[in-house]
Amino acid sequence: MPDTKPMFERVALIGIGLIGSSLAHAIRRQGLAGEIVISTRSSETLKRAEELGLGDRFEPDPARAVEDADLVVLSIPVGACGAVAERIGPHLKTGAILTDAGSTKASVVRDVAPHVPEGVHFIPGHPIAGTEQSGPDAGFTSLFEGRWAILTPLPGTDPAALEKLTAFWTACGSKVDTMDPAHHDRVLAIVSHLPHIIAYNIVGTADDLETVSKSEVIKYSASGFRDFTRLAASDPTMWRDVCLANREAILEMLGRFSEDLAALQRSIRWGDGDALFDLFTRTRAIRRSIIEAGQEVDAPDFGRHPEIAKPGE
Ligand SMILES: NC(=O)c1ccc[n+]([C@@H]2O[C@H](COP(=O)([O-])OP(=O)(O)OC[C@H]3O[C@@H](n4cnc5c(N)ncnc54)[C@H](O)[C@@H]3O)[C@@H](O)[C@H]2O)c1
Ligand SMILES: O=C(O)C(=O)C[C@]1(C(=O)O)C=C[C@@H](O)C=C1
Repeated sequence: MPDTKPMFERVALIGIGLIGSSLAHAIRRQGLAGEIVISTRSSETLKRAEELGLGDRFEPDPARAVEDADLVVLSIPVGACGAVAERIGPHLKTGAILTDAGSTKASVVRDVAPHVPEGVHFIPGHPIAGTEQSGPDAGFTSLFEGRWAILTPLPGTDPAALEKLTAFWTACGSKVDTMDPAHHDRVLAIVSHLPHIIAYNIVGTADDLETVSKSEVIKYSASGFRDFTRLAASDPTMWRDVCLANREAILEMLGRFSEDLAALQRSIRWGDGDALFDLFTRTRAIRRSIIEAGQEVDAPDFGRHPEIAKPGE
């Protein structure tokens, strides 16, 4: 038993997929909770979470799970947040912090805020860390290490609650930034949502070709295409909800993307080597800047190498 008091007496994790289970591992390792209570929609997933020993208590009913919890984290598809908030709202303890891990923020604020009782600190959040895997077996302790967690506090947020949630993500290994929800959604539209949409599309296109067979696509897939297939293997429910929830920003970025793609297409058709070379030089510099900024650029191969899936365990 650690001799210091945990940061939270009771943490309720609602949703125990990749993000929820990674949080459970990180909370355990850092001793951040006296008790971890887990609730999720399907009884099979809840049973699996219990088998994996991810929590101390397992509650099919989210309303019971959040009772007396000091921190409640929703790690569920963004489209489900409103209904779950409605269910748990009346059972949240005064003074509790309610947060989430959703990939979009304006929709979560819109759907969750109306159900948050006075005296509960609702601070939306988003760890910019993940893989294409999902479910309770996919989580690992180091997922958040060295990665950004973005918090999007609402006007009037209690500074002490924000400080505590910041300390929580820091203890999980993250660097923390705060941002306005709408700005978060535009930034993530270009750095995360569009890359996934492009990946889904290119893999779908390859699958639809008449002149190249599916077996040739699989047999000769070079590493560039394989990188796209990793993203395109991400959870369909999660990404359906992201596309629906962040429609405006995604359509704005897709519009820009399509214009730029048309210009690139024209350069290729007209044999404009200088234009191609200039663009490719500019984009190469972006990757170099990411590396210089100390951001991890290559996704670890966790899914295919389970032996490195749970580092430090
Ligand atoms: N996967 C990533 O790379 C990643 C990264 C950062 C944030 N996120 C966000 O975190 C959240 C969780 O993503 P994940 O990757 O852990 O997903 P996941 O599919 O691995 O897990 C989702 C969990 O939510 C539960 N769930 C689904 N619908 C529910 C409902 N209606 N009510 C209650 N529980 C429900 C499932 O049973 C499961 O336990 C999503 O909002 C996602 O946008 C994902
Ligand atoms: O690396 C991946 O596989 C991810 O999809 C992680 C990723 C991302 O786009 O970077 C996906 C969605 C998130 O909300 C945050 C992180």
